[in-house]
Amino acid sequence: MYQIKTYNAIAPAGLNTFTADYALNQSEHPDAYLIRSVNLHDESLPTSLKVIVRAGAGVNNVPIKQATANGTAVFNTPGSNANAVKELIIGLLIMASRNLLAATTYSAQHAEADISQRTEHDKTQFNGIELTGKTLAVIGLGHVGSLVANAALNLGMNVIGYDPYLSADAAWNIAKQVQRAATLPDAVKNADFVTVHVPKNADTYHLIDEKALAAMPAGVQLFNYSRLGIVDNTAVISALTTKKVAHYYTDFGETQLAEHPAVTVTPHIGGSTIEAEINGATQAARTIMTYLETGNVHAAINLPDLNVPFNAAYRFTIIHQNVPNMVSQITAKLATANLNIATMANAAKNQTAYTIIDVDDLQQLSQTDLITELNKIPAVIRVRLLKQSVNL
Ligand SMILES: NC(=O)C1=CN([C@@H]2O[C@H](COP(=O)(O)OP(=O)(O)OC[C@H]3O[C@@H](n4cnc5c(N)ncnc54)[C@H](O)[C@@H]3O)[C@@H](O)[C@H]2O)C=CC1
Ligand SMILES: O=C(O)C(=O)COP(=O)(O)O
Repeated sequence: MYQIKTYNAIAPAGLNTFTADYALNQSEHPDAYLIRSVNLHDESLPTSLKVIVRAGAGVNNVPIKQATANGTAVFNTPGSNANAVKELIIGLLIMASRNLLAATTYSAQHAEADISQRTEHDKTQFNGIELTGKTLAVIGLGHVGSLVANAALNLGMNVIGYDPYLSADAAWNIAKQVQRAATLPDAVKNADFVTVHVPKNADTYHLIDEKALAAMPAGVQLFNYSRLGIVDNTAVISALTTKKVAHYYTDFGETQLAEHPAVTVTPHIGGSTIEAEINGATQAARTIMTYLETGNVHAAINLPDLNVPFNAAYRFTIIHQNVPNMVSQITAKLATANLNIATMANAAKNQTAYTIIDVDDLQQLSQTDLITELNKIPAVIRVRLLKQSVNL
């Protein structure tokens, strides 16, 4: 029985994806964590933990280095909540352009019976603009940014995208009418609206800082539905004071933003739709089952892709440091145990490498002894021995 520990609200429909071989929240020694936004940075990861899957996009809440050192694979569920964020951004753009917040607040404050008289007089103060023909800068054109860019085009907006690390796959999803800027200042210089959809990491900390704000036209409206820290909130408050920025919308509140009249804070609801939560949880459960049962890896954060059909009786999966001479040391151990290798694959990502070796017969050797032997190789981080579940 595989043991799963869940954190946060995980959609039951996703949890139901687990087969009868999986138990939820029943063990102190989990094989897998299925999480959303819980901050794992202050926790130590148990040695039993083979995989963490973040149902959603951002993995800044996961201690990736610590997980890798523990031999724990880390995945997210790319794109599972991108449509939810896109729809929210489009909603906010409409809210921003039509003064909806001020207009509905007015109506709530003037609920008296003869309001119809005043309405026709007062409504002029809520005159809006139309999105058609306005310019939107989209910073980060991944799963969320590409959907936002395409939807904004469909509303008749001019869309300028900026993403120096755009993957070839992501590029396929972006309509050709989205103009590509070579630099951040170029992207934002004519923008009526700027929306940021990048991961939080050392490079994106304060990506939108005083300098980036200075490059925007006066009166720009800014959206941060990525993470706290990607926008320098102190710089934004100053820019709001000088009216350089007309309004700031964000999913990530903090004290200095509270009650500022030109700031609208939503409580981290970008991915909070029934559909996105089901998508993320289902994708996460599948990722956990694939990794635990086959060791195959697709799009992990800290391991290379390695996908080998599991047709043999047994499989060794070995996470190790990306240093010379590892494969020969591993195969030497198997040769000493008189094991014949059916299939072998190896790949590396940054400092970490991953080897899969399939064998048809363990020669009645003790599984624990085999794992112990492989673990003796310096630079080996984690060894697993998987058994084919289907009778061959
Ligand atoms: N508010 C919410 O509830 C949600 C927030 N998010 C946040 O949005 C982020 C983006 O989500 P996805 O689009 O799904 O991720 P993604 O990984 O598909 O796309 C991120 C894009 O940002 C680009 N990028 C990275 N560094 C950049 C830089 N310095 N300048 C410009 N572009 C850069 C990457 O090349 C990539 O194309 C997540 O990492 C997460 O922090 C995502 C989903 C929900
Ligand atoms: O997917 C993301 O990066 C999000 O920010 C969504 O977070 P959540 O799963 O709603 O806590």
